[in-house]
Amino acid sequence: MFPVETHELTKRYGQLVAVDKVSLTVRPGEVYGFLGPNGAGKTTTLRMLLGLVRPTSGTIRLLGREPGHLDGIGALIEGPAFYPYLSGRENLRVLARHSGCPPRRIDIALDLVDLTERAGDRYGTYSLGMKQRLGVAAALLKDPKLLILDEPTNGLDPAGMADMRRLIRRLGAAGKTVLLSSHMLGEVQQICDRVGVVSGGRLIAESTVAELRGGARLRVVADPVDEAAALARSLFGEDRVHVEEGALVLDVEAGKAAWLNAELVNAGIDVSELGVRERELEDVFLELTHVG
Ligand SMILES: Nc1ncnc2c1ncn2[C@@H]1O[C@H](COP(=O)(O)OP(=O)(O)OP(=O)(O)O)[C@@H](O)[C@H]1O
Repeated sequence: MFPVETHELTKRYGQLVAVDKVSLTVRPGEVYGFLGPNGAGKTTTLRMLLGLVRPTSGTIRLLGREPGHLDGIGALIEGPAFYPYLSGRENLRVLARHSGCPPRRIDIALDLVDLTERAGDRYGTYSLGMKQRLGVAAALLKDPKLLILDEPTNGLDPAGMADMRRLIRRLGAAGKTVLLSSHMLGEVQQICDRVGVVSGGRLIAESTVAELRGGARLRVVADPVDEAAALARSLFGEDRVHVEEGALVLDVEAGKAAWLNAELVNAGIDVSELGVRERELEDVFLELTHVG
């Protein structure tokens, strides 16, 4: 059973298709990044998962059940609503009483989000990062198996982002399944096991970060470059060899480097540089979404 599974999930608002046949799968224990530019349909999808928005069509299974239940699920979807004049701990106490969860969970949750020391301070005095972390603590009160976080790092300063990243990684390491949305590639790249890329309401890729990057590329500086390109094309095929800024760029695995070097040298071509070039997720994302 997958913690989250959707099949052709669709939401229309009049003529606008906000979410278009999205079929995604979040696996147990992974941190899954739902990635896309603003307006791509991320929040609408998460809201459908939580039963806050009714899908136009398609199906959802959440922890093996229809959506609408929150058993085993913690969520932070809009800025959390806390009382500014109560402390962090008192705010959680109110929520715990409401949802009938044992008071000891409050300190556990505060500890998980690193707010124990400031738990007695009024919420109104918290930084944005602390407010977000208290929101995550609230989502953790019932010790959920699955956490759904909408843009958890949005608006945070670099230190706040780093804290949130550490927290999410810790939750992942503790065996929780985390589904988070983000429009920031750098974030997703650093904390997620797998990503789903959404653009214009459609899921256009779903894979590990490494797979999405498509592995490494080889970069070769050779002279004469035309001869080197012709030889490389005969070895690897037309499509996998490009000349960029006077250098060969090859879509082949790094393990082929030594062999390629030998072939070029044997053909009398002078190789002055040969290296592995990682593709940035940013480039892949731009290629996929055709933005920029
Ligand atoms: N209640 C609504 N009525 C009409 N259109 C809506 C409604 N909610 C969302 N939309 C539209 O659906 C599209 C997807 O919005 P959504 O908020 O899901 O995107 P997002 O990827 O979460 O973006 P952001 O990061 O900006 O929140 C947008 O074009 C938005 O204007």
